[in-house]
Amino acid sequence: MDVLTEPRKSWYLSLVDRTARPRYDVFPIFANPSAFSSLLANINQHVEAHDKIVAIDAIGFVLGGALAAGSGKPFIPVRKIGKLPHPNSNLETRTFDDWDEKKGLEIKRDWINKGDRVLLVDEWIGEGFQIKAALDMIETLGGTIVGIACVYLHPDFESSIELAKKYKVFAANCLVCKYFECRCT
Ligand SMILES: O=P(O)(O)OC[C@H]1O[C@H](OP(=O)(O)OP(=O)(O)O)[C@H](O)[C@@H]1O
Ligand SMILES: Nc1ncnc2[nH]cnc12
Repeated sequence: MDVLTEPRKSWYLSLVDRTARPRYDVFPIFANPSAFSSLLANINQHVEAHDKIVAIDAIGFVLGGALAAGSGKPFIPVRKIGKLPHPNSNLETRTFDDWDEKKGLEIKRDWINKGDRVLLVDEWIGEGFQIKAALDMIETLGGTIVGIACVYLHPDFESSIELAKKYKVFAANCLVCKYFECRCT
């Protein structure tokens, strides 16, 4: 099954440019107002009540920013390491190996309060390195993840199944319906 073109999946996935290298290009969805608004509507239809939207640098900001502006919820960034203009003592940081590359993400500690209900957003979840780093930081700071929203959750990785078992995941490619009750349209 090709999750990007299979007809019962969200129609706008067919706009993803799969000829792009080294990564597929999801920007055609954002460039098409009808596609982008359908994606946002699908996410809003499926997520539980939340207090904050946390999104991952960089393309996750496009999706998370639009969701936050539409819902009136605070937008909180998880930035690539070294980019937040605050002293290290105010930052929660996670580093990880993304294949042969060392990477890191950071969030400002006082942006998450104990008990905050958080919707975590990124545009793409592959091996899950970045989303797991963000989840760990948010939960360490006392936030509760009420949902994860993305355009694409890789269907073949064990980490995707683990995520979908533990959290309510909205993925436009509807991976979860292969294993669980479908939460997508
Ligand atoms: O699940 P993973 O294997 O961790 O990969 C997914 C991540 O990779 C990309 O981020 P990246 O920082 O590479 O690119 P960007 O700056 O273009 O968003 C993408 O935006 C996800 O955040
Ligand atoms: N846009 C993308 N296409 C393919 N693999 C990816 N991994 C992270 N982002 C990706």
